[in-house]
Amino acid sequence: MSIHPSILSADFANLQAELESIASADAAHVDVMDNHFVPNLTLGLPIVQRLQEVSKIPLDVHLMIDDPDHWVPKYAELGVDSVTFHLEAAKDPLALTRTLRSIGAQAAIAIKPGTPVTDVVELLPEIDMLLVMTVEPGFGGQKLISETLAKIVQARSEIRKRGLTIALQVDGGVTESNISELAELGADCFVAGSAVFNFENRALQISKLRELSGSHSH
Ligand SMILES: O=C(CO)[C@@H](O)[C@H](O)COP(=O)(O)O
Repeated sequence: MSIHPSILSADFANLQAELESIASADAAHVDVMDNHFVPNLTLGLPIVQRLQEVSKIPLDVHLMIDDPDHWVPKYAELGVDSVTFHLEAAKDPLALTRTLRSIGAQAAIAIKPGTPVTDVVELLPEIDMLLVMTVEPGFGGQKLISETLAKIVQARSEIRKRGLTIALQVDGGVTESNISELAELGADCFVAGSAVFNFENRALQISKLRELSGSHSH
């Protein structure tokens, strides 16, 4: 089980200190938004480059952008741990996963709440992580969409059926109240923005979330 705090909920004027406050996490989740694929704008390559230079934990970069075919290699070349692109935005997702792996980054694909798991199953053997979005991407602090829960179960079953060991990440509305259920349904990698950064003691939040997610094995 891994916990990836989303820096979308961090103080953007103090990102280095914010990263240090989550040093006990498994990775920092970095939301790149372009105001085209999603109706919000965050940060891009130069800032991710600096985050990669100063971060003591791996970076998990989630690209919520149009034209990932152009941008994915540039993020991977920064040396980040993993790059997630959206299936809905990619022209050639298979080529992108292979590019990512050839550069040395983990390859991950995200699907929005309205995209069925069946659209991505053929690519499962080509990726290191599947991200099932549990809110519409774009903003932190939203409530998890309960209709996405069935997709977690389905994704876990498709992963298991193929004998794969890829991570199943969930992102959006993850809280202390629902993380145990999400783990039970099959998720094993949890992005949490407000459930970590809205609290003074981030290390405590991370350990609470880890403990609550902890006792399930997939
Ligand atoms: O990608 C996104 C939103 O599009 C997320 O990573 C959010 O940052 C999660 O925030 P919380 O729902 O955990 O507050």
